[in-house]
Amino acid sequence: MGQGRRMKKQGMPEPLDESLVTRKRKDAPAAVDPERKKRSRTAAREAKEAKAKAAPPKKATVVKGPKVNGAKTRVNGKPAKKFAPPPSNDEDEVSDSADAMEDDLQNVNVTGLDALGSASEDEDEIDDDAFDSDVMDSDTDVRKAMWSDDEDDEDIEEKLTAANIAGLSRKLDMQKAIEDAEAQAELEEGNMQTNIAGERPKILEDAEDEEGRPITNLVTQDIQLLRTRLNDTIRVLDDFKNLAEEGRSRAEYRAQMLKDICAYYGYSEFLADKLLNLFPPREAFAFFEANETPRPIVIRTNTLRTHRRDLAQSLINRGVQLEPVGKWSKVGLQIFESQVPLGATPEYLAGHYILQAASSFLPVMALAPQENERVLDMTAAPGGKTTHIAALMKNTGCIFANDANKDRSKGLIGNIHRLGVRNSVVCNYSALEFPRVMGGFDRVLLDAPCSGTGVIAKDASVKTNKTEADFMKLPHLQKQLILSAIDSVDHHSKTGGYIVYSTCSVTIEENEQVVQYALNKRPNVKLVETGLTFGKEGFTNIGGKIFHPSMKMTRRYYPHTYNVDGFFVAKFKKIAATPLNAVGANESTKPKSKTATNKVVQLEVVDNAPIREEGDESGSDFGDFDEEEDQKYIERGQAKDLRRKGKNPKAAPPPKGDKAANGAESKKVQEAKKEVAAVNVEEQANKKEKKADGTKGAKVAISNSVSKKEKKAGGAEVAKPTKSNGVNGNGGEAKSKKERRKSGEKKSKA
Ligand SMILES: C[S@@+](CC[C@H](N)C(=O)[O-])C[C@H]1O[C@@H](n2cnc3c(N)ncnc32)[C@H](O)[C@@H]1O
Repeated sequence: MGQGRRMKKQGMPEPLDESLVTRKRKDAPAAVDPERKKRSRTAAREAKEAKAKAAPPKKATVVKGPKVNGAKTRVNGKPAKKFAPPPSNDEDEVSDSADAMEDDLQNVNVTGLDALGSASEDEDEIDDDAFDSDVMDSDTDVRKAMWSDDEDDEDIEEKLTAANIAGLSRKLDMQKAIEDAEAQAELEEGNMQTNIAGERPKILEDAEDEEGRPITNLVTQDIQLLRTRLNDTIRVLDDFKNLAEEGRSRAEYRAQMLKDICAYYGYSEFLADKLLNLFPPREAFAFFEANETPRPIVIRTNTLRTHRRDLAQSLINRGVQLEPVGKWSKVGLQIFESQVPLGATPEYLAGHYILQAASSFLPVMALAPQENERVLDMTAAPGGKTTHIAALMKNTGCIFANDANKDRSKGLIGNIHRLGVRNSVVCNYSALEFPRVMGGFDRVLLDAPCSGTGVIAKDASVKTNKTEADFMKLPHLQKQLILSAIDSVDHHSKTGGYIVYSTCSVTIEENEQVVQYALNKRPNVKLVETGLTFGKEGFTNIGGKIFHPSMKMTRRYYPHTYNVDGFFVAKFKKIAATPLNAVGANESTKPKSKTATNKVVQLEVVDNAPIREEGDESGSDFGDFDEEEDQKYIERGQAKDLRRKGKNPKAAPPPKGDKAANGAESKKVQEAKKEVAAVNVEEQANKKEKKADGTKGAKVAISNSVSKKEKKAGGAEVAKPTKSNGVNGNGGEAKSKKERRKSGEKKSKA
């Protein structure tokens, strides 16, 4: 099967196709034009007949050369070992007769196949690929490339049976013919109805339809006219200078387009406007159009239980037509047709695969969990990504699979068991409670709850049920969650220190804005490359909003560009501990009220530090005691104190770092001040003692007792207190706190 004959793959970029935007809306009753249908079918038949004439029938039946006729096939010079029984679509069935074709076409479920077809394929390509034996060889190469390097090419060649390939091929032929015919009919129709090319289309000004009704009041029954006007409006917006009516602004055309999109596709004006703003007009049209057709069915091979090639073979034997999802995934299989319910095959029940949208693979691929790591999946149910993570970790290390929804968590547990995941702990907290519940993870995945604007093809209710309030509440939650995710990661992790944020939404509010918020509130993280081989760059500048240039490293996925669900993926690297007083740091660690699971949050202090081996001195975000760092703060505090008291005006002022960092010090500085105060009290006491008994008091490291050398250096250096002076460098005490408190008391009494 040549490239040109292959159904539209998921993943890699393809150019925006005009026929995508001219394809008729399938479910609009008014759009069903019997005359057009007839034309389509005739055109399809003609196309097929022309193709049949162009190639000898015998060749056409040996569609797949090396891959079909197993007994005669040689793969890489070796005879093929094993093939499945020949398919039902034998020579007779792949008949070129026009009648048979017409029957086939009538039986084809256009809606189901729609998403699978590549509207960009052209007829020449089909002919060449299908009937030229040279191209068959190149096709073999293509196919080899499709099955990724984890698999033995020869085996794969053998295992891609005739049943699968011939069936696929026939389906693709029909689908292609239908689409071409539809596109042609659409074009003809458009030409008849639309203003003649080159003329300025009359869109905005009191236009009337044939019955004299003003076109601006078109209702859904006028679906064809709506579509025509949409096409015209886009044409004008594409070439405004030449096609716009005089005195009309772009805004007027855009407003008309918005109205028509709402009427044609059934969106609320609010959401249509939001989505329209994401793209240039023509691309927006393609996006709305792509939302009208389902994405291909995809399964993910569970590599904890099987290999993709073995799974493919088993399913092919059951009459499933499939193909690897694309070069970018080693585990995905795209299903074209199945004789059996995919959620009930023995392979499914044995946990050899999970039904999972292709774009859902992406966040986990970006997370790239390593063996033996500790990973947190903050919002895990129903577990598509958790089980993928487990497979990549080969069931080693530990995954904490959390979800706030108890019912959904049951599905998560079910999937974990079915897929044989043994390295996971399921928990049921609000993710906002992390890292209070637990922290110090090597990697955290936050596949955030979202509006679902990327999956409208799956859930059309999104078109109307999302309000302005949703686009305030959801981003607010997402922002809180992302801070929790960041704070739950151990920046000292030797293998990780990464956070992946993803949504199945395409709005700016839920994606770039959330990421920007995280960058603003957590200067201790930075965006890094996702490692994903395709995807559009995140926006750095859109609708007057400017984001950090590194936002380019985030990735956006759309149904109309990659034939996958709309998705967003961002990957962060945590480079330092979260400052203690950073926004949200306290909220995410402090209990607020009752948790989502109705557990009363306990108020005791929780040590979130990751469990460490003894002798492991590396710090954590959660209260590790860093002697060296603290000493600096103590010294700064002491110096400040001395200046304040006028004892040493030259004492070095504390450095002016960023606000957050200075804020972070404040607690420790306060402690340091207390220490200094205690030392001062002691000093007073010593002086008194000195006077009293005439003996030398202990040397206290304050300005009036520093050495000459220290004075020369500006007095900033404060000698490290020694045991002899009653204070050690760590804040540890030779003279006990109790004693100091006593002397403090003495002072206050005095
Ligand atoms: C997009 S879905 C996750 C899908 C999942 N990652 C997968 O691949 O199967 C979002 C999940 O977030 C959960 N959720 C919503 N709010 C939450 C919160 N505050 N804490 C934890 N989970 C939450 C929902 O119950 C839902 O299961």
